[in-house]
Amino acid sequence: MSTTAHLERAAVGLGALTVGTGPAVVIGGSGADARWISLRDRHGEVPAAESVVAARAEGAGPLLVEPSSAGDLPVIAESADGVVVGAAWMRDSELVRATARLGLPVLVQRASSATLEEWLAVAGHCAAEGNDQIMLCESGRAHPDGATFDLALMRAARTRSGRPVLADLGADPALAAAAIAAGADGLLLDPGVTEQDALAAREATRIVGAVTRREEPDSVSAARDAIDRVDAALAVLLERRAELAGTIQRLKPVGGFAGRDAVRERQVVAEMARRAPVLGEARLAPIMNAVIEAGLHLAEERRSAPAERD
Ligand SMILES: C=C(O[C@@H]1C=C(C(=O)O)C=C[C@H]1O)C(=O)O
Repeated sequence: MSTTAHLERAAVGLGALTVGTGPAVVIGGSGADARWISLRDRHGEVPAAESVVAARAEGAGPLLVEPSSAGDLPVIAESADGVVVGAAWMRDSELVRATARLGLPVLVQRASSATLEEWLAVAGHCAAEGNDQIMLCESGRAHPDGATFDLALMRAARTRSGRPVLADLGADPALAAAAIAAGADGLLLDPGVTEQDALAAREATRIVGAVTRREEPDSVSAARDAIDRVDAALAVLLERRAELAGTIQRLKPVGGFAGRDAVRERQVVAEMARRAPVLGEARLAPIMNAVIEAGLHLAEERRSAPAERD
């Protein structure tokens, strides 16, 4: 993606959360960056105000609400941070327009039969009501084994509209990494997803997003948060690298420090410098030396105390 495209991307503010620029977000149940509920699930059996108050009490952070009818809109306007246009009624243009007029950020889910044009037209209806805080959510179709969503369509929506896009994973975090790698600015999970699954989606989002999303933080705390995400990815890779280096120590005729191979180590640094040209070989060499030595120490410790291995 060019820098210009990045800067021109529309971001949507959801309470204190920004969707579209910066880190990818997870909207789901507890453990997510934001939560949502659908008043349709309760079919008017529970008054809208009661449902929203209960959802608020269940956790902090931004809350999005899907109305079950126009009658729910005043309560949503009063107490939600955003509103969901559900896949089941994205073609109800009267309700879509009334929803947009609340002035809250709108998340537009794609009905599984809707084309890209129809989907973008719904965003257009919202914009026509003066609401430009629109996110597009690729929902695909739920089936017993998970969700089928169209990542190519999601990408096209992002490119064509310049708006943030989300992928609806349903209750299964398994495709979180794939969706983020495909360019999703966030993930939607079912409101009732377990905290463990929400955290798994969030972790995948952080790790993959650290590699695929360019961030331009403008404060110390935002930059530290971004560094934390990069370090999360580094930690996973360092651990994996140490395991592989340990395997090699066991396979080589002479392992550990005694079997150190300076030629191979220089190749490792040179290859890394191709991908990290700003750091370059001179700065990478001491970093990799420390990494390699940590791996060798670990391998030697494990060799002398194999019982401690897990
Ligand atoms: C893993 C090996 O053993 C040592 C550790 C290395 C590493 O961590 O990359 C590289 C060369 C060796 O000094 C190897 O020989 O490949």
